[in-house]
Amino acid sequence: MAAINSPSLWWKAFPKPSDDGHKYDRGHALVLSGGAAQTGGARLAAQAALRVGAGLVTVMSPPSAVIVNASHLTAVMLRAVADADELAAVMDDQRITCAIAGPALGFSKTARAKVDALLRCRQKLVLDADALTMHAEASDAFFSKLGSHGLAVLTPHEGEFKRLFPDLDGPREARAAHAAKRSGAVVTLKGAETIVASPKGSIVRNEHATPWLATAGSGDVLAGVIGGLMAQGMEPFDAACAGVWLHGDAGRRCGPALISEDLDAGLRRSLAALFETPPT
Ligand SMILES: NC(=O)C1=CN([C@@H]2O[C@H](COP(=O)(O)OP(=O)(O)OC[C@H]3O[C@@H](n4cnc5c(N)ncnc54)[C@H](OP(=O)(O)O)[C@@H]3O)[C@@H](O)[C@H]2O)[C@@H](O)CC1
Ligand SMILES: Nc1ncnc2c1ncn2[C@@H]1O[C@H](COP(=O)(O)OP(=O)(O)O)[C@@H](O)[C@H]1O
Repeated sequence: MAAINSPSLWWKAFPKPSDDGHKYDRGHALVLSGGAAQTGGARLAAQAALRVGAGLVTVMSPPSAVIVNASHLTAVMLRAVADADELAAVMDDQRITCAIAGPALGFSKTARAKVDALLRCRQKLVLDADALTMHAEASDAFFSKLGSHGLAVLTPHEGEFKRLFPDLDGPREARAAHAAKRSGAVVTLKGAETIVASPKGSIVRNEHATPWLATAGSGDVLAGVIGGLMAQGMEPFDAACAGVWLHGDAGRRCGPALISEDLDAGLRRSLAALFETPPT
């Protein structure tokens, strides 16, 4: 039986900046960018990770897309990374605490190799969108890597879920629970209601959202929120529950006609309200 998502479930574990802390104490999140014509999804995720409190966020861009990304980024940092070996070398820095891959990443050989390199690292991961779909043909090998990794959150919408778990049908809660057990990752099955399931059997249902969130890039923002929380030390299941609730709350605060860029201001208001009146 699923618990209903609310801040009382995860507030204790929610990252709070310490009085004498510095930015590296708040974690460093990386976000993989797609090619020059596919960069928006990564930037939406990166901005969300920074907004939710990660101390540093860097977009890892193919060299061909650096100029496009550079012309749109300010507080979020940017680094060119040509291939999986270069990415693995960056990930050797243990101050990097989370990586987010999938939003508008594409399916090139290099993009696939970069995701594979992330799966071999020890840092927490959020895998969304193309980083899920690219494993549809060889899902067992993917699940085996996820199981060994042990610190990943998957954020599929129904279409992506069906590609990875084509044999699972029935109620959404049961499907998400099965998928989490099979993959060894926390599964966040997105939709009007979002289900968060852990490999150990915890399950949370989120109703705190708005249909105005059904807009291009909104899921990319969610991936960034979850990754930004994990970058600050939150465990994958707590971060997924908190991220889904905050994303829904930000959407509600934006209200009618929201587009994904607006969620940044919505998240700021949601966080201000949470810190002003913390749940008891
Ligand atoms: N600004 C940017 O840079 C943005 C970049 N983006 C990037 O674009 C890439 C493609 O992502 P995508 O999700 O649009 O396409 P795709 O993977 O083909 O899946 C869509 C198909 O799945 C199905 N479907 C079933 N249920 C569904 C559901 N609940 N929600 C959604 N779909 C559902 C449905 O098929 P149908 O059921 O109609 O047959 C539908 O046709 C990806 O990299 C993403 O990050 C976007 O985030 C936008 C902003
Ligand atoms: N009808 C709805 N009511 C509430 N939330 C929704 C609704 N439709 C979609 N969402 C939320 O919006 C987000 C959409 O994510 P996704 O489908 O990945 O979009 P994109 O790929 O464009 O970023 C998810 O967090 C999902 O839960």
